[in-house]
Amino acid sequence: MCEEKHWESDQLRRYDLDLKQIPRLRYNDPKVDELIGQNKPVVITDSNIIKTAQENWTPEYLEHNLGNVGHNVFLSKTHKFKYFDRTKMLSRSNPQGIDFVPPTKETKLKIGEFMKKLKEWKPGNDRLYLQQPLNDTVGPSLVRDFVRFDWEYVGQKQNKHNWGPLTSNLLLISQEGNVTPCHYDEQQNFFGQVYGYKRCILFPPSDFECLYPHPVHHPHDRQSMVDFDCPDYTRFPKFKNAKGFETVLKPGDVLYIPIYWWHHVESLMKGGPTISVNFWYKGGPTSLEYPLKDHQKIAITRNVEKMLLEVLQDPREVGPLLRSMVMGRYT
Ligand SMILES: CC1(C)c2ccccc2-c2ccc(C[C@@H](CC(=O)O)C(=O)C(=O)O)cc21
Ligand SMILES: [Zn+2]
Repeated sequence: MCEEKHWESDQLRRYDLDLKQIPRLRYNDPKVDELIGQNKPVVITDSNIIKTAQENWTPEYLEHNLGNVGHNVFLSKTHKFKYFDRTKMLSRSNPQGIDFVPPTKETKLKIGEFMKKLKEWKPGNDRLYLQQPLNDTVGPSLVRDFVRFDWEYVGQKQNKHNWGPLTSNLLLISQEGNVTPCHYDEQQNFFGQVYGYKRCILFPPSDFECLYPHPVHHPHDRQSMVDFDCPDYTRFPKFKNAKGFETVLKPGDVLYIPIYWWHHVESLMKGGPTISVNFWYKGGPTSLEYPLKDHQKIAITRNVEKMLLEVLQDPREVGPLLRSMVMGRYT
């Protein structure tokens, strides 16, 4: 049946990318397991995974049930919320870390204050993004909804595909139009869309060469250096070869974001605040079977960069040594 659409294409930001659609499959379709088994993204529809949240969690409900403690709220001067690792800012052996200008600030706000700032927001104000691990600090009714997620379904997937343990569930409340720029995580992710609409653009780990991640020791480790709003094709010529996949998630959808897959996430413009909850799992044990999978090569390149920094100490020597190692010999 044709699903009624609650959004228009002018609510999506425009990028110079040709994108295919991520498949949308019903939760009980055997092809879901096929794709997860191949570490490929899939939107799982009509499941009960986050049903209790989808039924109850509106901004007003969260305002009354999130508890009265301060929550982590990120502030940005732009629509982008580029993650950075604070621990990589301080190390003296990291000059890039010392003159690094953090693109976002972090503060603590009570949910009421956060919602008030959202309502009163005007262009020129900082944008806001609330991110809160779901734990016992949230109110009892949220805990009740949370324990009623379909844990049997996600547990069955976790076991069948040999994922590691669940590490966290993040509750995310985003202002309309916010963007989490393209990055990868080293965890398997069931990304649940609870309220509002989110557009997700994903790229396979094999697009590593087209997305130019920051050096591993840089605070923006795991994030792409390419600014999707204004790509620098001189510095990043292969970006035009990136082969992405996209989907617009509606309430109740759960997107499987495979470990090491790049993802850019945006809350639709003029779509109001969005609420999501993710499930992060450690990757399973990966035996070195040949040919190596793409994500295993990424893990290996990360180890090489860490080892070289370890021995060279100064990150400015890592590039020149790698270049001298391969230029004219492996190129
Ligand atoms: C941008 C923000 C709030 C942030 C700031 C500072 C440190 C961490 C994070 C962080 C981590 C995860 C997300 C959720 C999601 C992206 C999205 O839904 O926007 C995503 O990438 C994932 O589920 O893997 C969002 C954030
Ligand atoms: Zn992520």
